[in-house]
Amino acid sequence: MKEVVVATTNKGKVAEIALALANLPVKVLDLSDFSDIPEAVEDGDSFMANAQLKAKHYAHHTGKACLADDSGLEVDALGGAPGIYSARFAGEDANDAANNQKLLAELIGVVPEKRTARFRCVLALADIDGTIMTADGVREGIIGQDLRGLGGFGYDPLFYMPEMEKTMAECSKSEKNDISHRGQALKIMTKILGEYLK
Ligand SMILES: O=P(O)(O)OP(=O)(O)OP(=O)(O)OC[C@H]1O[C@@H](n2cnc3c(O)ncnc32)[C@H](O)[C@@H]1O
Ligand SMILES: [Mg+2]
Repeated sequence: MKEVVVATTNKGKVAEIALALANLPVKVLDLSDFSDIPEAVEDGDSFMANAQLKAKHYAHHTGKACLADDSGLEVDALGGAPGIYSARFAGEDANDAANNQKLLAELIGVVPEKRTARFRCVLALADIDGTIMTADGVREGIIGQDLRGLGGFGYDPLFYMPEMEKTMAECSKSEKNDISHRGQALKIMTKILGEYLK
């Protein structure tokens, strides 16, 4: 059976991606199956550039086909920030809690109608022969006033979806995959992978 490495250091992403790939005839590995792999330097200027450079970096270091993800949150009231800097919004080694606190602090006094935002995700599949395939997705929402829900990761507890009357962190993993930016990109990528595996 062919193998593909889910090449991300983010355990939340690994879980969502592995769930979406579960029905494909492929052995799914992740970076915990390898040792001494240096972390990719994300110095691209777009989600697309970063996703591609991560996929190539990890394919080079694992010697296997790698699926990488670059994603983030764009908040309109902040001119699209944190965007590609979402992981380090509150500083170089920031964790999810610190990033969420920073986001709430930046939006103090901003009314709900002006708290519009979106998650973006670009997935890149790099084969060892240098071939790269990509897929993307976007999900609109509103930044809440407080944290709600325990599921997901990152900014999920602050990402409120009015038509669902809940935050992304109040969704189960499969529900999140049905409606999220990553889920959308994964629907396209599973088709691409299906072809690639033939
Ligand atoms: O680069 P890798 O190793 O994949 O892991 P990462 O966590 O550093 O991932 P990114 O560089 O793509 O940074 C994206 C950040 O955007 C946020 N993010 C991305 N997708 C998200 C989601 O589905 N829900 C909540 N926050 C998300 C979260 O804070 C991530 O750390
Ligand atoms: Mg990263």
